[in-house]
Amino acid sequence: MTTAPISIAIKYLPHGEGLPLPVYATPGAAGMDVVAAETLTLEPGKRAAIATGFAIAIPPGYEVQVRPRSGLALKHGITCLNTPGTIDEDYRGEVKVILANLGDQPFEVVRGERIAQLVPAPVQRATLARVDELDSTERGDGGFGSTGR
Ligand SMILES: O=c1ccn([C@H]2C[C@H](O)[C@@H](COP(=O)(O)OP(=O)(O)OP(=O)(O)O)O2)c(=O)[nH]1
Ligand SMILES: [Mg+2]
Repeated sequence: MTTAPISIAIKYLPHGEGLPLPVYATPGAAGMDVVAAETLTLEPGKRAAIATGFAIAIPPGYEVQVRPRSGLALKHGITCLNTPGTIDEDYRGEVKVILANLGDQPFEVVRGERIAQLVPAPVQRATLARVDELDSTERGDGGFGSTGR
């Protein structure tokens, strides 16, 4: 069961004209697939900020996460380097997808092909309360595998 969708304004930039809107591939998809607005070759070990051709205005209290597509990751070693990418609600620039090629073959990014997915999410902000001592817990300062492999 999903909650009611929020409305995100989307504006296409001149180089994005003609591209399809990000779309949910199936009725139950969590992410809207977003396509590249440019064509380029990503060599192994390289990264690039790929144009999407649009900018968005997210309603207050939300962000949009930019996540990789598992098929590109598994078949080609292509991921979003900063996953999940964060689009702030006050950002009005072009949305870009920072792709990295962790595979061993050059990967051609093709205009119009799906490269990532967008997932809107509510933002929980916090205030920080500075203290001299934290409460004690069973875990304490154990981490990074302290409970076993
Ligand atoms: O995958 C991404 C990540 C970020 N952005 C844009 C929207 C976001 O609101 C802005 C800043 O992102 P972030 O806060 O992650 O980067 P930063 O390095 O902290 O930059 P800034 O100093 O501009 O906040 O860059 C994208 O287009 N794609
Ligand atoms: Mg930032």
